[in-house]
Amino acid sequence: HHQNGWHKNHVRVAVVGGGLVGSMISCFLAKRGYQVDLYEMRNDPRKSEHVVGKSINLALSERGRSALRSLGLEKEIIEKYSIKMYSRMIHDLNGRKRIIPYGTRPDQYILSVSRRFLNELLLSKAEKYENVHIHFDHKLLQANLKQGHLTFQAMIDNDINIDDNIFNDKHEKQQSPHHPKQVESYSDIILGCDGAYSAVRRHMIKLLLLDYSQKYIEHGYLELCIPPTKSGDYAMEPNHLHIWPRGDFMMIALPNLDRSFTVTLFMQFKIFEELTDQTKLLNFFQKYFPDSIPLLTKDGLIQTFFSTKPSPLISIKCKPYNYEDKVLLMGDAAHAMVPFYGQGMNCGFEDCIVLDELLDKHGNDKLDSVLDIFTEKRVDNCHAIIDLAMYNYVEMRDLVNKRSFIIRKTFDNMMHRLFPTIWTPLYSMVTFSRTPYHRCIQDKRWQDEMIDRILKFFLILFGLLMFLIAAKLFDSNPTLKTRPN
Ligand SMILES: Cc1cc2nc3c(=O)[nH]c(=O)nc-3n(C[C@H](O)[C@H](O)[C@H](O)COP(=O)(O)OP(=O)(O)OC[C@H]3O[C@@H](n4cnc5c(N)ncnc54)[C@H](O)[C@@H]3O)c2cc1C
Ligand SMILES: COc1ccc2c(c1)CN(c1nc(C(=O)N(C)c3cc(Cl)c(F)cc3C(=O)O)c(Cl)s1)C2
Repeated sequence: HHQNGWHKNHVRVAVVGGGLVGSMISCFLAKRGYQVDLYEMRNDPRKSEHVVGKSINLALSERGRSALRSLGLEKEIIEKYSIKMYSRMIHDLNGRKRIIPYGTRPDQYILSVSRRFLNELLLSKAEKYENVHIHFDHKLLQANLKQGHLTFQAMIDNDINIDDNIFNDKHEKQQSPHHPKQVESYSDIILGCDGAYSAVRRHMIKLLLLDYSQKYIEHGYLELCIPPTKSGDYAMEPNHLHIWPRGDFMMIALPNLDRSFTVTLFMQFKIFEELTDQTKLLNFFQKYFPDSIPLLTKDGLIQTFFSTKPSPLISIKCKPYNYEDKVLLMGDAAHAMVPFYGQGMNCGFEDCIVLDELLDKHGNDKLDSVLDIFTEKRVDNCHAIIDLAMYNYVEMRDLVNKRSFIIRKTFDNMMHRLFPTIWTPLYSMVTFSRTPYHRCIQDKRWQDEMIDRILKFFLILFGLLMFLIAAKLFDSNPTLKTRPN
């Protein structure tokens, strides 16, 4: 059978997890003619209604854009489905707002994009390929990774569901509606794209010496919404990443296409637990985020705050990302990081480029033999961005408050203007280039060292100067010479 290149690859790939990375990698592999079965435990997001102001957004930057570019999706996202953020807008305690640009060039902006839109766009793109089958409402229960055998709990609705999997009888027996049943599948390669709490990773841990470490941080997050004004306009300047840095906690707001902002409040769980009623909540916001109250509206703030629980934030490192030539972890399943660099999705999308480049280099049908190389190329870089994000979290208290942060940013921008080729501020290497993450950290160390040396040099120079002036004064002032008798 030679229709659209299936003859190239009889290799069947099962992608577990139809989130941002699972839906993206399905597109890349479908393009190469692989037979892809994508299993997603939730129902098809494109079928549920859009709740206004419930949009969760993310910062998309170069690494993620580069992956979308290879799928031909970048242009429409930039032009129609995202908002450019050219700078941070920092809201300090007395309502004053400072702007710190992301870069000196006009093309140095980041994009605010809706997570759900991106996921639906990638699912629709994947679904267009004949060699891709998406199975929603399929939750991975069991996996025999050696055999490539997966067992899903499938919420089958009551019409006859012809499961296209050749290992099953062609027609499911007539089932009562929404009766959970088990569906088996066999594949040659399994991609674990099932997020930070990955079931595929859980099964891998039993199979091989997988180094694994995780860390929950004390902070949780909760999403709030700044609706458009009565006249339907943005309530704040839209082309900025708004930040309310308050030491131990902070708020971040990104703009949405519907002219609302999605606000993320980061705070220790113990502080969330102290805000037990409306008065305490409003007093807290009056004290720490006074300018945000009219924007969030009191009712909206109260309603949202008490109807959602704060979610935890976890950081996960593991190694290797593959099990022989059979299983590969990608995205948060491989490297979950705290969001304080806005790189999680960008990093997961970059995983897809790395895998795609390996198939370019080693051969289209060599997916099974490049899994080891993927781990080699990716682990150090992903561990580096995981560390960078955690470093930012720790620094967050002063990230945009401490004098030294402002001095450092100003100094960085000055050095970047003076020596643009050798001095690129760390966050702009991470955000505006595809410099391997671990090289960004090396450059950061080098830059920190340089700064220390320059500072030491000036301190010594200053000391020397002081000494010379003192000596000069001493010589020219005889009274200083007399010895006390
Ligand atoms: C508050 C916050 C802010 C963030 N901001 C940014 C940002 O600004 N920029 C950025 O780049 N990143 C950001 N991130 C990180 C980003 O959200 C993640 O890195 C990204 O979603 C990872 O994508 P993924 O596909 O690997 O995992 P997920 O998006 O978690 O997708 C996993 C999918 O697998 C499915 N699944 C899970 N278990 C199973 C199972 N057993 N069987 C079948 N399916 C299953 C889930 O339903 C889900 O659809 C942020 C994260 C948080 C929490
Ligand atoms: C939707 O929820 C979220 C939650 C957190 C983030 C994002 C979206 C997007 N984020 C980005 N962070 C950077 C960055 O490099 N740094 C150092 C920053 C880190 C922090 Cl914590 C911050 F507040 C500002 C900057 C900044 O520089 O603007 C970008 Cl560049 S984008 C963090």
